Amino acid sequence: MTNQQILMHFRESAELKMQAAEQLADPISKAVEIMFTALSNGNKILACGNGGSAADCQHFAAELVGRFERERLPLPAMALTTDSSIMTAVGNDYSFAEVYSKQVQAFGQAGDVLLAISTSGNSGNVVQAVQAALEREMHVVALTGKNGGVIATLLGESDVNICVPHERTARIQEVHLLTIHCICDGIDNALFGGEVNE
Ligand SMILES: O=C(CO)[C@@H](O)[C@H](O)[C@H](O)[C@H](O)COP(=O)(O)O
Ligand SMILES: [Zn+2]
Repeated sequence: MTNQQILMHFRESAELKMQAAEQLADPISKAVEIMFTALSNGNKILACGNGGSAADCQHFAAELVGRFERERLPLPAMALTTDSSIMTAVGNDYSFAEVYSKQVQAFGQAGDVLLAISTSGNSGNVVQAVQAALEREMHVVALTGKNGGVIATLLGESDVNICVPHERTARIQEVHLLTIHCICDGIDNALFGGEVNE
């Protein structure tokens, strides 16, 4: 690989981040508000996604249960991507499309939040998890890309779709991770008495 090609990746990623910032600021603030309200009410956050997005779910849960940048009490967030027995049992006995929705039905309660991550917005198991969450009167914070896919069509007023305006999965994922860090900082600001909409 040439330095030129590497430079192209860095430039495309940096340009997308700058371009997306204005478009995503409002939905990111809304996501912080939804999550902070849920946590303040004693509710929890469940997260699901595939591949790189599964890693993002775990990254997010680690920052809430452990910490982000400031010392604080552990916050209840759980990645639904990590229990290989549940994943293989549900995948084998039912279908891979149900590996997350079954867990949402098992753990989700009204007022909880589902963080649903899919760059296409079309992964069947994430779509079904969103449907299961909405049936349980949970809120959904979706991290998507492209045109938001099926997930974008399912959400209502009390949910939010943070849709990265790009077609390339890797680039969308890079903005998802930045968004996750913004959300963590927003939750910490709200906890430490700052404005949610600063
Ligand atoms: O990380 C990557 C590609 O950058 C892959 O692992 C990617 O996450 C997987 O192909 C996923 O299955 C894509 O699903 P989705 O984002 O469309 O829901
Ligand atoms: Zn990736």
